[in-house]
Amino acid sequence: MTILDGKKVSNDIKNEIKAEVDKMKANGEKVPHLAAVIVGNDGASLTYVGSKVRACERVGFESTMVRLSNTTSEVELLDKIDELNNNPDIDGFIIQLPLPDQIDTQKVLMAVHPDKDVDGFHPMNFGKMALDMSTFIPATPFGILELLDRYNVDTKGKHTVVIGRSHIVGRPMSILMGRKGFPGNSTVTLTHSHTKNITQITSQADIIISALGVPNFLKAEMVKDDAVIIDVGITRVPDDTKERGYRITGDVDFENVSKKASHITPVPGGVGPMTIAMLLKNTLLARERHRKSNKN
Ligand SMILES: Nc1nc(=O)c2c([nH]1)NC[C@@H]1CN(c3ccc(C(=O)N[C@@H](CCC(=O)O)C(=O)O)cc3)C=[N+]21
Repeated sequence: MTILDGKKVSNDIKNEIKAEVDKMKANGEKVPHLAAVIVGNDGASLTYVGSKVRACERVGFESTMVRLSNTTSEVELLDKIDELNNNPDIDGFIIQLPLPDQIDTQKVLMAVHPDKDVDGFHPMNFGKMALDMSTFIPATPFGILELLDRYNVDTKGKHTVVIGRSHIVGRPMSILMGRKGFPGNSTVTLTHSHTKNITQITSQADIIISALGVPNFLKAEMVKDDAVIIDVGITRVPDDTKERGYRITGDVDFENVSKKASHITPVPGGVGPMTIAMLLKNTLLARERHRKSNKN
């Protein structure tokens, strides 16, 4: 059994990115600049955005965190997005999700200029992804592809079962695994809350990608021998033995499923760190594209 070590691979990727940034600096070029907008005080969201800002520092990117109050109106957020779209110093930015109820998420994501949409959430970029055109691939799915690639996991002709159809993980993952090329060329089944007899489906899977957010959902009985297991779940569960009062748990019953799996991602230390590394990769790509188009 092989652990797909997202922590290690994400560090490798960050070192590769840092080497690129060092070259930019040596050439007197502008370094990539990522901005992250966070609306409200959700603890998990603040933690993630904090990790993104730290990751930027680590690779030598500029970063800007924009904090808006929980009562921010949709218009105020759209104004902020307009400002970021028009700021030539910002190469890419993200709007951390989820947003408060008074704000229409889809409308907001459509306001981000596609060239700065390093999350790959704009319909233009999502469409390009589905059509195999060059674009920003959403960071979590991109990270999973990169992990499969770096561990040489064979995906061609395999049956991939994706659990969960969210716009940021399950849906794009189902498209990417079925695309031509590597990692891809899988036969994909996308399962969700209306799927009947899910065990019958997961039991046939060569690769399972679970993005549900239900701790211990995927049990050993649902998995065939030598399956590849990718756990995207990150649920905080209260834990008094931990200094911060909680631990994070994936969708997979790791202890038992790992005994049957050929490859498996841990939580923490699997897909989560990869997400951050690929956001940096997308920001680097955005900078390179802007340099080519603006010559600055
Ligand atoms: N616009 C937007 N883009 C996102 O990419 C986005 C988002 N909104 N909203 C929330 C989800 C979630 N997400 C994670 C990123 C890193 C970890 C991560 O680093 N996890 C660590 C542990 C983190 C901890 O200890 O809490 C790990 O799994 O090892 C997890 C989850 C990005 N998301």
